[in-house]
Amino acid sequence: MNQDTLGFIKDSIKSIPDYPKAGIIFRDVTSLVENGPAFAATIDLLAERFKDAGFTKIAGTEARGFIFGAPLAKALGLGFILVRKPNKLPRKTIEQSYELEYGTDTLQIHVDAVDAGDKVLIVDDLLATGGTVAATVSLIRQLGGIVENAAFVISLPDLGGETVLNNLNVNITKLVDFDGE
Ligand SMILES: O=P(O)(O)OC[C@H]1O[C@H](OP(=O)(O)OP(=O)(O)O)[C@H](O)[C@@H]1O
Ligand SMILES: Nc1ncnc2[nH]cnc12
Repeated sequence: MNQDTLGFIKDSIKSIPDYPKAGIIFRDVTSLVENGPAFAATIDLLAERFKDAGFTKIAGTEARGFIFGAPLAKALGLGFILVRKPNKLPRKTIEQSYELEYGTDTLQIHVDAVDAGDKVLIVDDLLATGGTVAATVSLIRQLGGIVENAAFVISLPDLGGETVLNNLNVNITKLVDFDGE
């Protein structure tokens, strides 16, 4: 990937110390999305990376995964699966609870959103501990989907999520790293 473009994307992400709790540096993707050229470059890079990869669906996790997953699905001509926080999806769901950097939460998916054998790419804004994406992998696999890849705009490698995904046999695509900066 083009290093100038990746640097431009990284520079558009603001870092907020002690949010939402003391000791957390919040990597704020809203400043990237508010920057039109940076947002477009992000989606274009992901679309170029995955255009011939043979996925049948994209899945994104509420809320920030929707921001990147839905336009990527549109760019690739694929359907988009919404993995949501509890009590937001109207049809029959399954759910999975998980821990993240600053709390615990639960995710749900419609049981009919995945067809057996679907090759699903998971998209989220950021990989930290990996709890969110591990729950999403579990939900899709429980429904018979094949998950071998996940894509993130940001990774925080110090928090261990990359190891979690390696242990689940999921390949990682990431645009920007923040290592203890
Ligand atoms: O790798 P993890 O430790 O699981 O952390 C990463 C997740 O945390 C953030 O979502 P958050 O749960 O804050 O929800 P939001 O997207 O609704 O803001 C982020 O958008 C990822 O989904
Ligand atoms: N440090 C962080 N910045 C932004 N989003 C996050 N989600 C989990 N950890 C985060």
